[in-house]
Amino acid sequence: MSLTSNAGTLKPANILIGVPKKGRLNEKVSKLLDGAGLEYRRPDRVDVAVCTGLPVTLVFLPAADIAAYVGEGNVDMGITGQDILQETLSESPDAHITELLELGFGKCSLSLQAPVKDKISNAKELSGCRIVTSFPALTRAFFDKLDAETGRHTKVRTVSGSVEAACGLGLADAVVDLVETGTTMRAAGLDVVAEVMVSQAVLIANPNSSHQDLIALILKRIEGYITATQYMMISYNVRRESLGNTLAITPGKRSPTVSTLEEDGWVAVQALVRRKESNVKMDQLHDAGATDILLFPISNSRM
Ligand SMILES: Nc1ncnc2c1ncn2[C@@H]1O[C@H](COP(=O)(O)OP(=O)(O)OP(=O)(O)O)[C@@H](O)[C@H]1O
Ligand SMILES: O=P(O)(O)OC[C@H]1O[C@H](OP(=O)(O)OP(=O)(O)O)[C@H](O)[C@@H]1O
Repeated sequence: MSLTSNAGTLKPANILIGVPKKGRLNEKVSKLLDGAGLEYRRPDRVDVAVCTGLPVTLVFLPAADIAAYVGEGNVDMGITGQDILQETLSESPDAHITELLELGFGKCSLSLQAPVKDKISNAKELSGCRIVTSFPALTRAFFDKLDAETGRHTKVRTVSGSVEAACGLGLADAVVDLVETGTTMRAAGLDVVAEVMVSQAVLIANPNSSHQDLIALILKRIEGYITATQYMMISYNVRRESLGNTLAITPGKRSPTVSTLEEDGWVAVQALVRRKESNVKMDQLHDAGATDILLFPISNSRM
């Protein structure tokens, strides 16, 4: 897809947002955009979609290219991995990219991995060896420090995929690749020697974009959606004498809402609780004397 050739079809007033066109982040990003109220229709194989209701055009790009597009101002905002952001900044330190928000998914770590059979326990042992990776700038920076100590020169070779196969094929002594569950790494007979960086998906923007108002609005909407997915609303009734105990369990995000019930001596409480803790909190509230305990999902929020 060429942005230039599509330029005539894009509304010039629209902000451009680069989103991963496939791969690990694609599905989660679609859900995020939906939750943030960015509605669009993307016909099959078309890489540009105009949103309804907001002057936003989504541009579907390879995740690995999005930070560079944002940095060069081809798109105003983007969603990609922190690993790709840091690789782009490592390659082009003057790129104009601001990390606006960690999105809480796409969590993985970029790790130095070597064959288990080689029993390498320290990254320094690999200084001067052959390393294959899709993150050459970060790998170079990682080995430059080690090479300065050892006086050797590590050879870094770039491949665009299936990095884990490089040792088995005899192309590399070790690789720098992403690990989440470790399944891919173990299947290739590799083990982690050192962590280069941890990563998750992030929202990024070009600080020189002419669409600062829309950037702020979209950031607020996405923040609202993320908060909504992390929290749930709990409500319950409790006798006033037990209120102190139950409020200690549900202090809320800022503070809980307490209202008086018609029935004498009883109050109703509403509070935000972390989704992950919600079931434990319900058990604790029940044990502390609360009744009619209800849990509600939140579809979006503005804090
Ligand atoms: N196993 C994983 N678990 C979690 N996040 C991951 C994982 N693999 C990749 N990511 C994150 O997703 C980003 C994009 O990776 P992905 O491999 O999906 O990209 P892609 O190269 O565009 O897709 P494809 O490999 O299908 O061409 C990575 O830079 C990383 O931040
Ligand atoms: O630790 P794991 O859970 O096994 O995940 C790690 C793998 O996931 C990614 O690849 P992906 O499967 O997205 O395909 P790719 O190799 O084509 O990028 C990454 O490049 C690793 O190979």
